[in-house]
Amino acid sequence: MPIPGEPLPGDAPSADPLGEARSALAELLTDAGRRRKRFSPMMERAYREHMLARARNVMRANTLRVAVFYLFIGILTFEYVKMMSSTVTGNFDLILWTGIYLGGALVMSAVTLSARKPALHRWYGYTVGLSCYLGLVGLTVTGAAFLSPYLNQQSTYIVIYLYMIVYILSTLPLLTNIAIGVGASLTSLLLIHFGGLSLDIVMFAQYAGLSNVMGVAIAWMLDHRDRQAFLQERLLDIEKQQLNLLSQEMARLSREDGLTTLANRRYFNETLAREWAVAEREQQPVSLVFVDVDHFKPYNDTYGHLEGDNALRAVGKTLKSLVRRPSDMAARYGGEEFVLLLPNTDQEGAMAVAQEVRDAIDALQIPHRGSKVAKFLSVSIGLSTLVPGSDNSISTLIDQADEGVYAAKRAGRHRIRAFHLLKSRSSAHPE
Ligand SMILES: Nc1nc2c(ncn2[C@@H]2O[C@H](COP(=O)(O)OP(=O)(O)OP(=O)(O)O)[C@@H](O)[C@H]2O)c(=O)[nH]1
Repeated sequence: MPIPGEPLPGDAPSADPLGEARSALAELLTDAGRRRKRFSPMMERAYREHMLARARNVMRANTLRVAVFYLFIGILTFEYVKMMSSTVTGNFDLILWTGIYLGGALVMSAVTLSARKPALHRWYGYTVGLSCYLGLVGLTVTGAAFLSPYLNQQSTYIVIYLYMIVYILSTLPLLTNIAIGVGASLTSLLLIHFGGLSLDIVMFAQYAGLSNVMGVAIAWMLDHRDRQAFLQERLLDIEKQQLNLLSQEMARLSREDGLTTLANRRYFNETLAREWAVAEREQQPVSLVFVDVDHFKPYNDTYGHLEGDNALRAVGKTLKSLVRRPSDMAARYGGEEFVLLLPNTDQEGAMAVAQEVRDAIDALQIPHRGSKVAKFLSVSIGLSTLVPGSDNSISTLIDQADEGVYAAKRAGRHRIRAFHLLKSRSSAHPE
């Protein structure tokens, strides 16, 4: 089964990678029993990094609380050890306690430091692992070294807590936790044995063995829950990405003409209004070039509607290739009518573009048997240019360009008419 983000070698790129990733995650989520085995190596790494980052954040956010708690425990146990050890064991137990306490402080400082310093983040897992191991061995061995039998017993309880902390809070992989827990138990046993310390082996087997068993069981359940939460988070991320893509796609579709992929009329109107406002502020000309395909009804009748669609696509593609300035726009205005919006362009500039359009459409040489003006598909073009002012508006500009198209049609089609030249009846393109 494909795992998100991990294509197999030689795989063709997927048409919908997000959809596939989503299905794969959903499948993992419902496949609770075998989930652990089915995390891919890449996903396993992501999960581990996620867990370590979470642990570092928790540690960073709680540094002060942990320090205060440790200080409080220190004062409390100091008094306790002093009370228990004074009569029988003199200063030895107190010195031992101080060693354990300072050792613990050192270990916790190392963990805190690696959580807080970004440069040390990648060492966080190792620091925690080593701290857990040293903490367990150190506390077990020094616990056995207390002369006072009370302290001996009390330290056993603390070791049990420490086992739980290792298994529950370390956020290390389950197998690493087992290695630390069992390894620390065996190391402690060897050190106690060869160090000549006294140890009730049955009691040790009970508390160390049971702590490991309990720890593994709890850690396994927590790991199971964390993996589920991790998958759900990733699923949400993917759904968010899908929604973003969908809304981008919707926005694109709402601006685009489906047949030619040019801007549609609505988007053209919006853009024209924006450019008109800019031109009004800057007192710059705005030009429109209306392009209407000649005798298109006969074209459809002769070649069929599908061929008609292809011809419109070809015209659209040509127009798109002719608008080169970033602020220029080619749009489909209606059926076989197109428009070019040319901000900051005067009459001469618009006329040059219109001539390019006419020539480019002629160069397509799309056969048109039904046309009465040419052997190939041709266009009639009307253009107008205005500097926005109090005596004109956007609709004046559109009407004038439209009038240019009608004039071109009336004059025999396959030609250009500029509105400002209409009164003198002269054509910018003498045909
Ligand atoms: N294939 C196709 N035809 C379309 C589309 N939109 C509009 N038309 C056709 O374009 C034709 C336009 O016809 P008319 O408005 O009479 O214009 P004309 O035949 O080009 O005549 P003149 O513009 O006067 O040269 C109609 O037959 C419409 O059905 C389209 O998306 N695809």
